[in-house]
Amino acid sequence: MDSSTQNRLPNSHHLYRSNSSRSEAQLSLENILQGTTQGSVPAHSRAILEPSVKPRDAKPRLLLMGLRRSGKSSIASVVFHKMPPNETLFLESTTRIQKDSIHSFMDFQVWDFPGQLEYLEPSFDLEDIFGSLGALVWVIDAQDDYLDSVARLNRTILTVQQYYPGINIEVFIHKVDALSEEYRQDAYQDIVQRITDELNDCGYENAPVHFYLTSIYDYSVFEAFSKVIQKLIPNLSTLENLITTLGNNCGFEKTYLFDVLSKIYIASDTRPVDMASYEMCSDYIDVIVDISELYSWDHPLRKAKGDQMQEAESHVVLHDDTMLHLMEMNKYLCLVSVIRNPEAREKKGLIDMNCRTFQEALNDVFSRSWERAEDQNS
Ligand SMILES: Nc1nc2c(ncn2[C@@H]2O[C@H](COP(=O)(O)OP(=O)(O)OP(=O)(O)O)[C@@H](O)[C@H]2O)c(=O)[nH]1
Repeated sequence: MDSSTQNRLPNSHHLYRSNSSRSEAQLSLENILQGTTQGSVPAHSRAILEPSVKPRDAKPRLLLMGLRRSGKSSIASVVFHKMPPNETLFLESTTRIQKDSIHSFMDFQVWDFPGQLEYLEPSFDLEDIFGSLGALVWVIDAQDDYLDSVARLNRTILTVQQYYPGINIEVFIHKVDALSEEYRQDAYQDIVQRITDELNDCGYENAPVHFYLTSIYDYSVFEAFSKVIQKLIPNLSTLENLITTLGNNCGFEKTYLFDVLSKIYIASDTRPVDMASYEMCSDYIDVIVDISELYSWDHPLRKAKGDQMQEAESHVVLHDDTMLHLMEMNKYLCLVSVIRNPEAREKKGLIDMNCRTFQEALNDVFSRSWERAEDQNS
């Protein structure tokens, strides 16, 4: 494997931090344990809930729900806390709603619900739970008997959509690592069928429900979370168009814009995503993070938006002549591209120049949305 890392790499130190320094890291996670929210709105008044008036600083919220031991805390820990999958074996059952504030390229919250919580009981305030909802992620343990979970999900959707129509429901058919390919597909078809049939029967057609096969033991859960988060990004189509234009001009086969610490990709070009290229790019970030931590220096000028300091950049050519190219975009994001076209590989100057132009456009897009958010909050 021929590898070269350009001399600007040391600047990347801040971008690629270790878990141990994550307390002050870009993707700092405030792990706040809070009690369950109890009845500030009486049950009878729920029927006349005004359209959700969100507090100005409300951040989009991802709710992780499902039956006990379905794998909710494991997903949150692996994706947002870098916990090795094997260590989730020792996670204790969640007893109270666990709220994480994620500060990254955009701020959002992840709420991990205890499986046994009866949130549809009248004593719970639906507005408190579903009010500033970005997405409801429902986790089904595919290794277990899933009928109860499917029934409860249907009940939840039918209740919630009356007050919050159009809510995104993301169903993770989880723990599929131990299932044969055939069983996986059967379980998938069966679950999709049961949910859509039930919702259709109740008159809720074309419900915004999406299904993913996931496991914490491979990249599928990151891929699924990428899709979930992407729906919360207001400028997604602009980003996708910019990445597609960049890819066309540079001859990239596939390009991902990654959140460095979670390794969720927040946007990609419009060509189909293939897991192999996603895994390769994700692994390459790990390599650069490790090298940066070992040899780089603390750069005081790093920032989240606006004009950036000189970016970290690196490329590597693999045994099959595939080139991976990585460039730091800002404090939180980096762009990783797969290049297979031999002519495109030779044009490093063009790649650098176009990536830098993309970086400016990207930071412009993000600065504007941040400024808009700040204006709204002031
Ligand atoms: N094989 C496999 N096991 C998993 C996967 N995800 C989670 N688990 C295991 O499932 C068990 C339960 O996981 P938790 O994350 O604690 O489940 P939970 O839904 O948060 O449970 P409660 O807090 O009780 O609601 C743990 O032993 C995990 O290691 C997966 O993708 N594959």
